[in-house]
Amino acid sequence: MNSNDILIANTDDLRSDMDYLEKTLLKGHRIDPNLYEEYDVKRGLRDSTGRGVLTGLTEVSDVCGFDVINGRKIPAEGGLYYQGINVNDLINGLKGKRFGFEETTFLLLFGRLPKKDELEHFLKVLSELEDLSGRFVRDVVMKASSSNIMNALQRCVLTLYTYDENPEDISVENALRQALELIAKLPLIAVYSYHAYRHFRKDETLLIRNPEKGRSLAENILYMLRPDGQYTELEAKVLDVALILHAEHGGGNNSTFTTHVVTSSGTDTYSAIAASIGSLKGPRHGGANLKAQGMFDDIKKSVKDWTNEDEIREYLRLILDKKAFDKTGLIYGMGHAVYTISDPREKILKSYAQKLASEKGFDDEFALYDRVERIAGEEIMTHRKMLKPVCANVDFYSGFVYTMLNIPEELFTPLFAIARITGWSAHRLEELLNAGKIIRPAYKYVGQHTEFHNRDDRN
Ligand SMILES: CC(=O)SCCNC(=O)CCNC(=O)[C@H](O)C(C)(C)COP(=O)(O)OP(=O)(O)OC[C@H]1O[C@@H](n2cnc3c(N)ncnc32)[C@H](O)[C@@H]1OP(=O)(O)O
Ligand SMILES: O=C([O-])CC(=O)C(=O)O
Repeated sequence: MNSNDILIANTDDLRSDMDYLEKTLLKGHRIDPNLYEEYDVKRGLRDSTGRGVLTGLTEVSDVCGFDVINGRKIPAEGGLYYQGINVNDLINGLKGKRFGFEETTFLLLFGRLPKKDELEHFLKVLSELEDLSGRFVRDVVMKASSSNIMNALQRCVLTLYTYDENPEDISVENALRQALELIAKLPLIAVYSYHAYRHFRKDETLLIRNPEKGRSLAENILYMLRPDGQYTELEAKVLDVALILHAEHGGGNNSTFTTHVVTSSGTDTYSAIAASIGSLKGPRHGGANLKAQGMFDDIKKSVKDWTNEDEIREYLRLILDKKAFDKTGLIYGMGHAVYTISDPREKILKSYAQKLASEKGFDDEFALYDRVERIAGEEIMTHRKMLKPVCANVDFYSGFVYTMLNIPEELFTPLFAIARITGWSAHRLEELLNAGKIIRPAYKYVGQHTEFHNRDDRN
């Protein structure tokens, strides 16, 4: 894209008008921080102990980060249950099997694991629904390519509305059909959008390969992405595991809660899913996998001796003091709203990261990640004066794993979306089936009512 393509004109007059508007904006809109306490505002929808305000019920999954003993919250090892099944058992039970993510999708949507013949039929359904018409690829995916593939996903999902003969029908039957279509199509949209970006923005050869029937969703991603279409069994297995681990995380996480909020207004599936993709893109949520990758690139450059724990600690303190990396004060891949001692998904991904690292010659990098994980937890707690433990989350090792699978970083967060759309869909269906009330929390007005002045009388 050259500068002529940018829509906003950049004249001196406009710049000075914009400066004025920015200054005007900055004069208002500051709310006295003490008022939040005075009115007991549940900021971030949390109570005073940091626990999420109870806003719904779900059977889709259970996220456990602490025990409650005599009414007190005690930090505990993390647990995650999909439709009642411990995710560790799910991963172990699917060891050596293909189509783990597809099986998990069935479990999350329909409430139980599929029997053998049910899985076969389900795979056939997904494979039939994954087709994207040539017209859609040409007119939507290839046009106005975006450097941010999450943005491309949102645009494509919204445009699928116009390719749907029945977009507005929110009956459970139609919403299920739309959910399955989106689950099946999203991998193609993500990979093709990435290829469009490489071709139109980086002048590289355009590659569009149809998915192949009989391959799993994880296998097809690698097959469509790589110029030679080749991958090893371990690579496909690791990607399948990563997709399972990212598929669902309760109703309260930011993107799934977005699904609930938007669904509760009675709007269509495409609007709800596009909104959730927008939420997941944020660096404090799913976008953290990309940020963690950038942060590690920075650490690798800035820390001279990767084995020197003091040097690592010093650098992490600079991050927390907003003096290094993106200057937000956040160490990405660390911390969680629910988990305390551990995130069960991180442990699984870490074990695969170690395996891949020793196969692909990344042992030094793995050891660095391991050190940063330990030291960062200690430093965040000290720096933020926190009493509860801070653990690494699912995003800590995922980017590292994807890098070892030769997956480009533009696709890190889209892979999260390809997996989490399953959870969003299960929650949308749950919201529709249980005819939830429109979600509408309160905001207290803390400004002042003032008199209207005629235009000529304003100063
Ligand atoms: C898929 C996912 O969404 S997993 C999360 C991915 N996100 C990240 O990895 C980004 C880094 N982590 C974070 O920003 C946070 O830990 C979150 C957003 C995940 C959770 O935030 P919260 O629920 O507010 O966590 P918690 O209540 O434990 O935080 C307490 C304090 O510690 C700070 N803190 C928590 N994690 C971190 C971190 N990784 N780096 C620096 N400070 C942190 C918080 O900013 C918060 O300070 P505040 O009260 O002044 O806002
Ligand atoms: O639950 C949360 O707050 C964040 C999330 O989606 C996850 O960890 O997968």
